[in-house]
Amino acid sequence: MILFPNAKINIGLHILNRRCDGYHDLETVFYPIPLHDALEAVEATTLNFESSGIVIPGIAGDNLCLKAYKMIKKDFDLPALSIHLHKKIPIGAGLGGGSSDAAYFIRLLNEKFRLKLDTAAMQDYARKLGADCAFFIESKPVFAYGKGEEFKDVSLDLSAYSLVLIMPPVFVSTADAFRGVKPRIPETPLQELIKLPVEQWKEHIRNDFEESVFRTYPIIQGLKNSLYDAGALYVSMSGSGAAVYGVFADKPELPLFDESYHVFYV
Ligand SMILES: C[C@@](CO)(OP(=O)(O)O)[C@H](O)COP(=O)(O)OP(=O)(O)OC[C@H]1O[C@@H](n2ccc(N)nc2=O)[C@H](O)[C@@H]1O
Ligand SMILES: Nc1ncnc2c1ncn2[C@@H]1O[C@H](COP(=O)(O)OP(=O)(O)O)[C@@H](O)[C@H]1O
Repeated sequence: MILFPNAKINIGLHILNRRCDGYHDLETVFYPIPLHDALEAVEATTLNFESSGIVIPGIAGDNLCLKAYKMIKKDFDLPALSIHLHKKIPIGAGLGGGSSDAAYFIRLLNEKFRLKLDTAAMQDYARKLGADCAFFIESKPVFAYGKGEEFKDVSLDLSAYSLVLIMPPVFVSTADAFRGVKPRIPETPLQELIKLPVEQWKEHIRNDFEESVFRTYPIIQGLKNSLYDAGALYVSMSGSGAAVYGVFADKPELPLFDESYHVFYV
């Protein structure tokens, strides 16, 4: 069986406070985008994991797909699998690629072995693997709160716009990015701001990671500026970075980026 885990962008991100468990309460809108990895599993005599495409930092044994398999195997009688992940979603990007792979692996196991897990049960498993992992069980636009693993429906459809996503040659660690931010309660909750027309987002919707991440990596700020120069209605870094997206009324004429930048029209 083969599934195609998708990426997400964050539209607005407020970091509200630091919790006793070291995590942060936040509010954000997760919006799925059609940029995908490919994840395949077939029955085998021994458990095996390999990947192709973008090189994943760290050791293969720590891959979130294997963590998902081992977690579900504690509760269900699963056979050994040969797992192949083709990686296209940039890493250290704020696009949730690793979390998406893990969530889709839970979905794959559920479907392939008829585990009869409903959405809520799969989300409970996913939450154990990462704060934004549960989002990818349904992968529909949501307002997320708590650690980023509690959801409310949000009515948001950007299909009339042209979305451009650019990954600069920088890797931002999510844990490091949190260390750079001073939490604060916003004047207006994101759940209200997201109802504004896209043309007004520039003035009102912010990502709290940008200030400190831009200070450390000024090229991300430069990238944001160049998308506004190209006529974007709204530009933001996604999550803790480093990817930046622009929302345009029509497909834009972009400046030429160095080949170390990866540009996706999504
Ligand atoms: C903060 C977001 C916003 O989208 O960043 P991105 O990963 O997308 O950039 C995500 O929710 C991240 O989700 P995820 O990447 O699954 O986070 P985890 O693996 O659970 O946590 C990585 C590290 O980030 C910090 N962390 C994460 C989430 C949170 N609400 N508070 C935190 O302080 C913790 O230091 C944790 O050790
Ligand atoms: N399947 C996976 N894909 C990408 N990264 C993974 C995966 N499994 C584990 N990781 C680890 O997760 C980290 C980045 O995760 P990712 O979700 O891509 O980050 P971000 O959401 O910030 O872009 C990397 O350090 C990587 O080693």
